[in-house]
Amino acid sequence: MESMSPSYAVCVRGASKAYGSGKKVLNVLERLDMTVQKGSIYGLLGASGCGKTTLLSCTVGRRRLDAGSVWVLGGRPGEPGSGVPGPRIGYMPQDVALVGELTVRETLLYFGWLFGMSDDAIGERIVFLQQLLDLPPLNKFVKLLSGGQQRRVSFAAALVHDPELLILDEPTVGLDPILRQAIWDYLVTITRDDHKTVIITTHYIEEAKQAHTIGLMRAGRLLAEDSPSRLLGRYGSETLEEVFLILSSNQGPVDQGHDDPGTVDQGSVETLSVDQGAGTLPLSASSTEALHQAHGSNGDLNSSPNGHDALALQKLRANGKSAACNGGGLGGVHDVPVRPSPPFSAMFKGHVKALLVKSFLRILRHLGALGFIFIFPVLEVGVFFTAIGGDPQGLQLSVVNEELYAMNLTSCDQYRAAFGAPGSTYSGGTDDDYGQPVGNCSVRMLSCAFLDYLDHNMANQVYYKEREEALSATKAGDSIGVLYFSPNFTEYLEARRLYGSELSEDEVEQGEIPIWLDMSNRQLGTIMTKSIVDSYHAFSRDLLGRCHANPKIGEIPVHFEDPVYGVDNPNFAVFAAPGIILTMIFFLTTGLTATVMITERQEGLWDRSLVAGVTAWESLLAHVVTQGVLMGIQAALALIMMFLVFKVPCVGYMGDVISLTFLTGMTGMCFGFFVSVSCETVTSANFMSLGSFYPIILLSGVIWPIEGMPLLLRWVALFLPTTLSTTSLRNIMLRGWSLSKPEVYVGFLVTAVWAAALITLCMIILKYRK
Ligand SMILES: Nc1ncnc2c1ncn2[C@@H]1O[C@H](COP(=O)(O)OP(=O)(O)OP(=O)(O)O)[C@@H](O)[C@H]1O
Repeated sequence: MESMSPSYAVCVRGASKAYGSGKKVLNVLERLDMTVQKGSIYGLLGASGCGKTTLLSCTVGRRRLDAGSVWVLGGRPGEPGSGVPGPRIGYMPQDVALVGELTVRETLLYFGWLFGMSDDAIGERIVFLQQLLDLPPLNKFVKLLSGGQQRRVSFAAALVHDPELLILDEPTVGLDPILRQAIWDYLVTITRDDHKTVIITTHYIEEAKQAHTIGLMRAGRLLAEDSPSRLLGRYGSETLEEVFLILSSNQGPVDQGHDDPGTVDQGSVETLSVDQGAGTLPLSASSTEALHQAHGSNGDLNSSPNGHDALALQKLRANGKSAACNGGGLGGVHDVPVRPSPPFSAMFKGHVKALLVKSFLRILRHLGALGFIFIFPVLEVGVFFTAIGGDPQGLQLSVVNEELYAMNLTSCDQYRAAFGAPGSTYSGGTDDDYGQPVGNCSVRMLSCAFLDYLDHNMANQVYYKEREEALSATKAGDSIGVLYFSPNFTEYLEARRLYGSELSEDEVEQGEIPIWLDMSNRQLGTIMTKSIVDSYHAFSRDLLGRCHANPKIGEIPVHFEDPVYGVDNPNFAVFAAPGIILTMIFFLTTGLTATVMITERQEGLWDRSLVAGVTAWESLLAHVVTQGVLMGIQAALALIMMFLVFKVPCVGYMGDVISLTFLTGMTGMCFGFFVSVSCETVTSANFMSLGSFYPIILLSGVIWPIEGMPLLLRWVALFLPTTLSTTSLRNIMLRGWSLSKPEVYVGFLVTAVWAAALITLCMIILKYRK
């Protein structure tokens, strides 16, 4: 089996990597070889965009090569037991990759815990790093630090566990020259005295003279890899910059046919490389001890002997084969004893502790997020139950009452003032032995009597002289409808009772109340219709009762007994409440989690934590716990509002209501995680979660029963995460059914299956996503 020479810290062979596909493919690394000796500083130099960061991220195991191989500290990154990712390496990415809401001390504790360190050990390192890097005050929040201060903290985070291999992507950017020199001095010291290895990229080419080896990179390849002194000597140059220019012109132009510098004209490439395969590797001859001797104990690389004779210049091998990583003849290698990693359980505890503390502090210190978490459920439930389900008020109903006009009156008030209360009066005796009335029943102005029964809060009655005029007001939107009474309304309504079938069509019609309603607003029109019909029944019952007649004869012969479940005249809000509470919790938690991982990825914290050895599982677990607690608070607030403040009725077991609500919240959270791991940007995550909002709401039976949907859509609706749970919750709340009924437990089951499926999908995506 292929292995790596123990004298190498990092060995890259034939590395190729491209981004994109088809015409937009971008070749960033092209059969690149790189060898980093243990106990040395390796300066990786190259123009912006030449692929340095890509190479480093493949080295730390965050990206996969398309071809070629990488060995790090004797193993392949990501392989079990390699320790990479993990505490053996310290990685400082190009971006600051810290949590703005943590203080400097908390940041270093976070990374220390990730590496399995004790609080005492971290404390000691903090004191040391404070002096080395002139860290800002430890209790200052990272987001309040300057760019340079943040970079120092980021650097300290990579150093906190004193790793064997440091991979630093432009650590000195934005730092003053004195601090830069202090950092380089420190790197020289740890490589010399502690036999640590450092790979560093920098844009300050000249500062890289202090490295033991320089890798000059261009267009995805290493143009040269040697000690700075030898490079300068060979090209008779004063500066590394000059060497780079000479090598670049030797390499030839970057292929202009490609839109980036990462692709080169293959025909003109000429690469300097170290012949490791033949065992004549000058770097191996200069084992790490020799390296340090050659550079002087003070790390001054310019004092090394000119060894350019030893360097093999060779054409890039036409067959593309690269030297092996186990290049022989490496006698005298000073190998560093590997510090044992803390046991798995300690690492796991450290990871979970760090991730949980970070996530909780982040949320607690984010006032906007806290407001979102605590105010929204209260606000949304409050708004829903206050706004929905109430009867409309303040409408206008047009009345054309010819009965009044025939008496030269313009309103019922005028009639009342002149003739007393309208309606019926019974006089002239008691009922006979069979219960039949024997007296007289006189009726007066029944139109006004009926109008009194209408809900005056719901609609103001406005009198119009002409029917056309009243209709115009309704057409103009000023009125919800028109009620018309004929001049002989009272007479013919009474005649209906007394003479029934003997009346002509015209006489029957004169005893009717024609109504023209504006049904453009379905809810208003329907509520008005029901209100008028209910008012008529009440009027008719009263009228007949007063006349000692059976009040039922005035009603249609269909009688609704007390409902089997629910109440007479149910409130829409009560019908919608189960669906509303579940979809609300579902989407509140989706919103809470949908961007959480994207933000971490964009900040670089995700990558950095994974390089520190955190697994995607651990990260997801910590998020599930943190977000789960928040979701719990949201669900509790929503339920308190619904049942204690708005007194929504629930005849079933409250424990089932609470568990189903929490389960739905968990599913919403899992959906949020799914969005978070499958979308690249916050914008696309927002589109995805908002885009799913309407289909789920519309099809879950909250607004319209699914029985009213086409069959195919009904099936789709049944598989959505909140449809069956809504039915289930309605069955618990309004029917009082328990979990033993399939109509209840299926809702729980489907919701749980959704949660499990979504979290599994997240794990699969996280496993394969690089
Ligand atoms: N995820 C990605 N998808 C597509 N292209 C990418 C991606 N990451 C990097 N690139 C492109 O790959 C090329 C190399 O990028 P890389 O970050 O490795 O360069 P670099 O040498 O580190 O640059 P700099 O010194 O400016 O940091 C650039 O053209 C960059 O735009």
